[in-house]
Amino acid sequence: MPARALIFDMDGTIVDNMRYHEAAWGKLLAAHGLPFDADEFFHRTAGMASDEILRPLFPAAGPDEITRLGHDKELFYREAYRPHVAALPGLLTLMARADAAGIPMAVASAAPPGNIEVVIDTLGLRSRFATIIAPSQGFRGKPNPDLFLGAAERMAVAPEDCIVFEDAPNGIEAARRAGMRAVAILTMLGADAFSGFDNVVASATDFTALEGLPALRFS
Ligand SMILES: O=P(O)(O)OC[C@H]1O[C@@H](O)[C@H](O)[C@@H](O)[C@@H]1O
Repeated sequence: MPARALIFDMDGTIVDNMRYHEAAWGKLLAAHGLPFDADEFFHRTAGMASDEILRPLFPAAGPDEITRLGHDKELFYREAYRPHVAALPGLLTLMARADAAGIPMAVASAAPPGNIEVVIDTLGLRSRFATIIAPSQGFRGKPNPDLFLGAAERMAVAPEDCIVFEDAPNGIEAARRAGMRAVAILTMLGADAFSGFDNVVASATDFTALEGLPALRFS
């Protein structure tokens, strides 16, 4: 069944930037004398909001300290990634096809507003999305389904009519809990990392390989 709405994760999906996030997390944790295993960290935390990631790592920290630590990490990340922003191959072609067919599109990202600006505004894409939804608007991060359900509701499309594009297991799980089909974008992990999810309809390293996918044949 062709999708009636597209929901894009941002980090690792619209752009291939998760290595910059991992490096920033590594720098923050090293500065506080905490151990860091990049692969384990990505599997466990990618798609969660920064405060959700930080609270268990700094159990003695109060809310202000958690906010400050999050700011530090995002400053490291943005300084390193800003010169490299580039859309994943095939994204703009898929978005043009969706536009032509009247298919609404949303971004559902765990990122804070400053990070969304760096990616979405640098690419000039903000006006192309029906909505951009994030934890700063009061939603829980992934694997909770809140961001995806909120995006579908704002687009007035049923969850089963949405296709989610995601690079992280927590995001695919969030789509599953939302009752949505998902395409795994393999910027960080291989296809085998997503073999256990029954909502994954395809996987690809970028959007160019998804042209013939039945769910994306809009007309
Ligand atoms: O939901 P998205 O767009 O993939 O964003 C997830 C990322 O958002 C970032 O803000 C966090 O620091 C990352 O660790 C997290 O994985």
